[in-house]
Amino acid sequence: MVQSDSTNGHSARSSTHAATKLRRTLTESDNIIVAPGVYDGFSARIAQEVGFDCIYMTGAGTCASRLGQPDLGFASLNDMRQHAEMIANLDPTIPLIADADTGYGGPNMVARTVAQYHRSGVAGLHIEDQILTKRCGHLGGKAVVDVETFTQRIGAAVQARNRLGSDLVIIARTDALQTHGLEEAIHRIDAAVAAGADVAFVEGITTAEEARDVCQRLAPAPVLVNMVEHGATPSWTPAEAKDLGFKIIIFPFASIAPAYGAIRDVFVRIKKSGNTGLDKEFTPKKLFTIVGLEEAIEVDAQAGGSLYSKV
Ligand SMILES: C[C@](O)(C(=O)O)[C@H](CC(=O)O)C(=O)O
Repeated sequence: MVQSDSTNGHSARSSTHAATKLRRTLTESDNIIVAPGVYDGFSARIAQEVGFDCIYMTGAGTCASRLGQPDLGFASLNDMRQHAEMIANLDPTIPLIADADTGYGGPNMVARTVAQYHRSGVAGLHIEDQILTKRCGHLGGKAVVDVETFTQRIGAAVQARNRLGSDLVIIARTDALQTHGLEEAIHRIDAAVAAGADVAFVEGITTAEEARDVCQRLAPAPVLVNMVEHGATPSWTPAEAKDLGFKIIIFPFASIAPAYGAIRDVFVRIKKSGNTGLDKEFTPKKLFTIVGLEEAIEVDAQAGGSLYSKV
């Protein structure tokens, strides 16, 4: 598989470490894992700059940024895998949890998805029980497959992971809370954990009581909470989420939502006044520094070059 240019040639070795690192943090640490959502290479670099230990590749943000489409199952395995590979390899030491939607088909396709995510350097992925024409978990009118089909998806994912000797963390997500209620959602996650899932993800939890109940009933399985602001779930900080019993918190819209506001403001300004009003400090060099200029200069210099001595 072709690796991203920005790996500098060390991705395959370090990506294995990222999955192992995520797995160890899950089992050996009391801390909650905080993963801001990134939707492209630039937002991923900013998460690295700020110093997160884990990042989350949002499928909704990938659909929006890569395809310009809503989160309705437009993204194929290839779209998602390529995007995940590029992000995971910007800094292969930082575990990337990536959305894998429904797994993109039956057991064989799920197994293929797992193998490709593993080879791409992804540390964890979530697979859900929505029908293939899925939608964002915080929209109304969702539909889910039956529990047997869901369990087969998770079983196929776990078996593929084991065949590869990979540490990839398999997160089982159910969207059944909205359509079938809490008991069915718990039943589905129990079945997924019995099939070997490492982490539980009940999408669209609506109250703190429900959250506590979910975490207690699914224990000892670690539970992920999806902190999509202004969706079905109330907003909790990582400390509050930890107190409710969660082990991983993702913030899928943490980069794409502010990007929208910031980009739109500047576009409107150009339309109205003819200038961008951009911050003077945001020079071309500043942009390239955010996305790895120093690293590129060093690689060239270490190889005996001086291509960038005057940048
Ligand atoms: C977590 C999620 O799968 C994502 O793609 O980031 C989405 C987020 C969203 O669209 O609100 C989901 O919750 O389905």
